[in-house]
Amino acid sequence: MACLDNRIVFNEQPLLSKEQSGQGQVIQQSAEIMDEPLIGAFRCSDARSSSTEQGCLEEAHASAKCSMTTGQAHHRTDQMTTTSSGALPIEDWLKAEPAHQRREALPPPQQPAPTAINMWSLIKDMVGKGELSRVATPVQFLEPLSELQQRCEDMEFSELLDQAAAVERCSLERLLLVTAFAVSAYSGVKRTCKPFNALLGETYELACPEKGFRFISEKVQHEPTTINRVLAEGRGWTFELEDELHTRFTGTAVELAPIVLLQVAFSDGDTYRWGKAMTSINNVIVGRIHLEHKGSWRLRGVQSGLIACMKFHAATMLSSKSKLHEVSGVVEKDGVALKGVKLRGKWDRELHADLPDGSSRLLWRVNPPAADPSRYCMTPWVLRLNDLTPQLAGRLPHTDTRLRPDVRCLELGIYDQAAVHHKQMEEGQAKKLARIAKPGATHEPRWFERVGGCGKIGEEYLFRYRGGYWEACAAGAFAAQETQIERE
Ligand SMILES: CC(C)CCC[C@@H](C)[C@H]1CC[C@H]2[C@@H]3CC=C4C[C@@H](O)CC[C@]4(C)[C@H]3CC[C@]12C
Repeated sequence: MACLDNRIVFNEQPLLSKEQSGQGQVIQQSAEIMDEPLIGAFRCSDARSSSTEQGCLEEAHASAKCSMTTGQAHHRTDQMTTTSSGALPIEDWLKAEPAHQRREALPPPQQPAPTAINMWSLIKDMVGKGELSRVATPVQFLEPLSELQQRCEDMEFSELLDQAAAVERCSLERLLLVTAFAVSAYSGVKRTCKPFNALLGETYELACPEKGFRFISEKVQHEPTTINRVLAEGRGWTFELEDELHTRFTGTAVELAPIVLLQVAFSDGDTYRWGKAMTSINNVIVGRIHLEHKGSWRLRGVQSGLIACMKFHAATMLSSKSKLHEVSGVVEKDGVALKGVKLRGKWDRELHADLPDGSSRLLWRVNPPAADPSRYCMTPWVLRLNDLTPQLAGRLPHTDTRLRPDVRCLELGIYDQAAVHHKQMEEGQAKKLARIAKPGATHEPRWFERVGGCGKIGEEYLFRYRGGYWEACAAGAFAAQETQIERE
């Protein structure tokens, strides 16, 4: 096995200078975002250093090696076909991308869990800031995932979009299936740890050939507000998300008001757009933390004019337990509700549709939980998000969340190192932010480009995919960056 496949490199300097990157624009641009360390200043190659990082990385290597012995195919970039324009359409990509092995549990922690600290110490920082993703958080409150990976949780039920792509354009059925997909996005997050704040320029990809889609995301803006951008492509559909998360502390709860633009566009030219409900994190100071989504939101078929008007019901003091997490909805066209069509269910469990002919149909149901939810309560889907297989380690860009040492150490239960790395990375980030705040300096996201001017999410997307990520990946461009640093 070539050692490249086992190597994990955390950038500490520009991986490629512009002059060095005679390999096309793709690499040239990735060099630009790396002029400030995004990811903590250490590097680990096959050479075993005596540093403490070694432990965590060896563990990653060990898990990487064991999945290698299963004889899985490598990333077969040579078999990928690209069109004359150099683009790698999803269908071609799916043919060449090997399936990834899934793990069933997180590795056992290497250190005893740190003692809990007071939640108030966290909240008081948040009160003035208005954005949860700006608060420096001690690792005790964190789970080993970044915000970007948390966005990818929404893709668990991507089959609903495949089903929707297969039915008639602008039909009621398609609207219902997309609505079920939108509701399913709420089901996963019942955990009450905070994901790591994404760093400016951080990316996260998920290649999911088994389910037939690929996902890429990037934190694209820090000022005036924090914005994450997502693009997922499947067979016959693309899903996009751009979000800003505003927070408010009410005294007992933290309320999240996401400004989110979500869209699914089918290849037959039919698009759907929606926003998100409020989320309130209750009992943050005393009692048991629990999440509640509440309020109304609409999912609009742009071409069909059909609108699903959904409502998450907030539990009141009087409401019975059976009403907890309830969601209901109707479908409207031109302001008039369609007769006999109703949506009902629970956001953490299932969604049914009552249809005009009197029948009822189950649109979506949650997957069973993991066999052992003891560490961070992750579901099988969520468990895979931070998994670093050898194929991945050899080909990911150095900006990918999976290569963050703080997240990795937390996952391995090396809590003291996680804290040290986390602090370093936050300091690195603060430096970078100070630098780009200077007049004339800006940050250009790598995979998305700014198309809107005001810096706030509105009716249209502020950022648009530049293209080229999967093509660069297939051409081995990210692996080439690692080779480069190794030679220095
Ligand atoms: C209160 C603070 C200190 C700790 C809370 C930690 C947990 C409960 C918070 C931190 C980040 C939060 C997530 C941030 C963003 C979203 C997107 C939104 O559309 C649905 C809720 C969801 C998925 C939140 C669920 C609750 C969440 C996971």
